[in-house]
Amino acid sequence: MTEMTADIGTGSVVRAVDLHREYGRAAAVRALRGVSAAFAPGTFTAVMGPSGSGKTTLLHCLAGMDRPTRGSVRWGDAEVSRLPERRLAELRRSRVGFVFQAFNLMPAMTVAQNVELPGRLAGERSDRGRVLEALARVGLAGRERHRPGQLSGGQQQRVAIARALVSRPPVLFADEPTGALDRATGHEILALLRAGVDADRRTCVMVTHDPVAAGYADRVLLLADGLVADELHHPTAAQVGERLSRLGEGK
Ligand SMILES: Nc1ncnc2c1ncn2[C@@H]1O[C@H](COP(=O)(O)OP(=O)(O)OP(=O)(O)O)[C@@H](O)[C@H]1O
Repeated sequence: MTEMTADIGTGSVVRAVDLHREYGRAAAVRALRGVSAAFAPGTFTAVMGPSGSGKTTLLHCLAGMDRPTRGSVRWGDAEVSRLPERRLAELRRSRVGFVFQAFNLMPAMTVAQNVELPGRLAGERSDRGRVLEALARVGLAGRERHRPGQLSGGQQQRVAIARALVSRPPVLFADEPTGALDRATGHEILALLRAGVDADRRTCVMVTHDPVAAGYADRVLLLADGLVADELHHPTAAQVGERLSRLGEGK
């Protein structure tokens, strides 16, 4: 397999160059083995590949939640992979949002409190107007006093998206955001992510196993064995499925 370099552009909001991430004693697991990729403003990228190919590790390194063993991650002009933890945490708040498959909401808190939580943890004064606006943008106006347990899975994921976007970061990372949802609800979430890219020029990077979900993206990066194995632009679900099965993840 030839190593490919995904579109290293200037003017990108996020850029990774030659990322390596090894885990364990004597670097026993080589999760990333030299990934380079650039993410332009207002684009939606799906990251796909067989289980264990390094998708989540790449997303965590790009989002400043994990540090590469070697290589660099830049957010605009800022080199983030070697920033001190405190500075990185500050920058992460304003530059990136993250959405998880399992929503990761606090069940005892209201919807509004969940959305406010990252800001509070960062010592910021709460801005009720911003919280309500973020909830309205994900279609949850009027739900701010509910608890997560009173909402459907799709609504809970909308709360998580509002929480990720309340600080208005230019980049949203999502790790299998529809993995815990039925297909129809998953499509609503994907349409919401797509709308944020198109209307607000946000950059979205999403890990998914689902070729239909990848059809919402402008580009698909296919990882295999810790490397970018292929890159597809505006592919159909059928094309994505076919490439995946060639990489060993048949659908
Ligand atoms: N904290 C860790 N410690 C040790 N090994 C890890 C750690 N995190 C990931 N790995 C290993 O790194 C490799 C890549 O894992 P990663 O979770 O990035 O893959 P993935 O493509 O997201 O997989 P999946 O589709 O199954 O979620 C795997 O071999 C995994 O076991």
